[in-house]
Amino acid sequence: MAKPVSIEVWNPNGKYRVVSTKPMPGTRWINLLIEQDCRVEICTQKKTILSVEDIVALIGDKCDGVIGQLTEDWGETLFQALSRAGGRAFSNMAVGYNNVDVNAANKYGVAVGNTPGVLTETTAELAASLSLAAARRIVEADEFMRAGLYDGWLPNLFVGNLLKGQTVGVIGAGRIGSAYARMMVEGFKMNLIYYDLYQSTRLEKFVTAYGAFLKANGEQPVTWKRAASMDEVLQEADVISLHPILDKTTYHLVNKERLAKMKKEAILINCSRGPVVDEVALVEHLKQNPMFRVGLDVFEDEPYMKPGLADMKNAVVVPHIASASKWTREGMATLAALNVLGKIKGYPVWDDPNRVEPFLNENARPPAASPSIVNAKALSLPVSKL
Ligand SMILES: NC(=O)C1=CN([C@@H]2O[C@H](COP(=O)(O)OP(=O)(O)OC[C@H]3O[C@@H](n4cnc5c(N)ncnc54)[C@H](O)[C@@H]3O)[C@@H](O)[C@H]2O)C=CC1
Ligand SMILES: O=C(O)C(=O)CO
Repeated sequence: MAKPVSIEVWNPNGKYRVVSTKPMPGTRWINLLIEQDCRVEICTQKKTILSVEDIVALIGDKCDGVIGQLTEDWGETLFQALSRAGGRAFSNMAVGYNNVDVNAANKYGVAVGNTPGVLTETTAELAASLSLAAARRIVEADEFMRAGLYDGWLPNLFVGNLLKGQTVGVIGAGRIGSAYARMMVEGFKMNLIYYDLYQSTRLEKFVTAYGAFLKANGEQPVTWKRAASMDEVLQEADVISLHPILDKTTYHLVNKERLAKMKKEAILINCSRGPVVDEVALVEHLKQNPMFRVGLDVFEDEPYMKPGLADMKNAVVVPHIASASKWTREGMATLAALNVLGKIKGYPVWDDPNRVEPFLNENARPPAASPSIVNAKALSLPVSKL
């Protein structure tokens, strides 16, 4: 028998019961739900990661929709429980949905939402921050200052890498990977090499045009190359940032053999999902190659780090905060709530998940649609032509 969970209730007489497994930033998402006759229940349990059992208890006997988090295991048990409670709507408050078994959701006819776009630039900015922190050894230098070890300028003190003119490698040049590439190319005049299953024509056009602009102004132009293989990126790039989705094809994409292909002084950034990198192999590589650096926002067994990682001076580690700006997190909450609301109200699915701005305008009513439902096709949900 699951333990009772603590909840905060908004609009107790609302017709539709929507549960959020966590308090989320802002109030717009709550207001949008209660304006449409939803009773909103927010789990306030002081426990970071809820178990499946906790969430089954939250769902209870009658539940129309759930907004959940990437830390939760949304599989057969939860979709069955939600379906039994009459619910047909779930949304992750995240763009990544590797924690969700979409086939199980399809089986129970539950729509699965995610939150693309609103976090693209924020996540790319954190990847860029980690790239700089690793290249210029900012965390090591900060610790040195605070320890009272600085006794004067020295020619060899915390010498790092200059980014300008070097090559940035992007693996997974989708929304976030492309935004990161643009930042590094435009901001630091790096050349680009990328690997993706699909061609990123917009990104290529951007680098071509920026290169032409630099040339016209008497500066060294930047260049781009679409690599035929991931290994080509690993061998050629000085800074490599990982931005693919996590699935069977990207699990341990960066392993011992691939780490060995990278330059000895390369920088590896991971703001995608921890299991994209074999973290045990990474710790060993960091030990063997002190000039190799990493910037990690995500870890294989979150919230834990593999043994030895925390001791590595050539690693910058932050706790999965890449999308953590106020505007973005409030926007993610809004998109997640609107995904669930749209399904409850029988609205169609928005036709372009790469263009969700109309849902984020606080001064206007959002479109009557679910912004992003990943299994819309499998469930034959109508698509909006608004
Ligand atoms: N650290 C954090 O807080 C955040 C992490 N993320 C992660 O970033 C991921 C990417 O997000 P978006 O850019 O919005 O998604 P997206 O779908 O626009 O981009 C993913 C790209 O990866 C490519 N890809 C898929 N399999 C690949 C493979 N085997 N090799 C190379 N490329 C491959 C796809 O073709 C696509 O272009 C999310 O799925 C999520 O896991 C997203 C937001 C915040
Ligand atoms: O959105 C995601 O996928 C995250 O990891 C958190 O923003």
